[in-house]
Amino acid sequence: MSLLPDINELIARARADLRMGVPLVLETGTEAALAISAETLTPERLGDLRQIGDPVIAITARRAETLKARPYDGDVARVLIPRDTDLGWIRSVADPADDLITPMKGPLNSQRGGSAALARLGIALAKSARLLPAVVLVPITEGARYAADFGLTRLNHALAEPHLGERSVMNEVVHARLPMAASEAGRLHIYRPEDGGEEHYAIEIGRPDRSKPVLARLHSACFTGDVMGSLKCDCGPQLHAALEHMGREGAGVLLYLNQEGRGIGLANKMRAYSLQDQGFDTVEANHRLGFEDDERDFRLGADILRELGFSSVRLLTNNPKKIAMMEKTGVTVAERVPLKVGETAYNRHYLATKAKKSGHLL
Ligand SMILES: Nc1nc2c(ncn2[C@@H]2O[C@H](COP(=O)(O)OP(=O)(O)OP(=O)(O)O)[C@@H](O)[C@H]2O)c(=O)[nH]1
Ligand SMILES: [Zn+2]
Repeated sequence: MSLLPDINELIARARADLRMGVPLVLETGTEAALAISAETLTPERLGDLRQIGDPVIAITARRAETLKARPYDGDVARVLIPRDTDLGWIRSVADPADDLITPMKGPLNSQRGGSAALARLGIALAKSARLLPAVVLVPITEGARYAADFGLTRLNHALAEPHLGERSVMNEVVHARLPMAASEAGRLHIYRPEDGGEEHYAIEIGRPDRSKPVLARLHSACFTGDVMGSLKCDCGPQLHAALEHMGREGAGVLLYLNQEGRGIGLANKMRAYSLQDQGFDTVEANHRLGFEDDERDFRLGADILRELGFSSVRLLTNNPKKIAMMEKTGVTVAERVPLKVGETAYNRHYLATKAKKSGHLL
């Protein structure tokens, strides 16, 4: 019956539920749990979860490292929530904002044994919902009954897990002429993924020859830099310099990928900025929040380029990972074109950290 939502549609629903603080029913073949994002959990729902069983908060090993909690599950830790704690305690495990003021939340005890599959699934969903990677879970016995009685989204681990690591098929929705300051011969294409995720944009300049390497830029969204003219990064100047370069040559393609904050979303990026104000660098801040340094998937850039008919690029970048990922996904990088613009007194340390820790070329 095609009217039933498929697994991608259920995942999209689950993302929206987590953002709204609605519980999910997560299941493997043998166990089930209710899962709520630690960020959007309310005191009422925490109270109700406690009526059902003893909840744990699942965090990433990155966050666990900062909190000195044992990640018995490798990349994930399931931290026991003591009975006498309130929502503030749960939030402070999830959110590093007050780490320096109240460094001791523990000792934190992590759950050992049993499967961490549902914890891992919950965290992956929270990341894809651009929330803090922390989820409160309570075991239940009858997943189907909870889902039916309360109208909750029910996700099976074995079905959902492969889709969370995969990038979705992307379809062009529309394209139209867009005269710009950098070039009057602009054209904007909108791509919409089938998994209900973010749309991405391709700005084509001129009519690039598909049989030759095209001057290309994979630009990740940066609201603060691109729109507000933030001095903390080099994104705005890079965006404009790339477009101007393409305008001068009369041909090029710029992909504007909605992977704000290296894939963690704007709210989490601002949390990272607040940590940077406390003295942590851009990489340390991501780790304290529980993220990897870079959560982006550049393969989708290669997918869009191929959709547009390009198989070879002259890539404007200083990031070797973008080059490696393009090549791995079957788009040849015929040349790397450096893009060094926009250094300020505010971003000098940020750029130096990217060079030192993330392998960016100077
Ligand atoms: N998490 C986090 N993201 C940041 C920070 N500063 C900038 N960003 C994001 O980093 C991304 C910048 O990406 P790109 O312009 O593709 O830069 P890049 O990976 O350094 O590669 P090239 O510019 O091609 O050399 C954007 O998504 C920004 O929003 C930060 O301090 N923390
Ligand atoms: Zn930026």
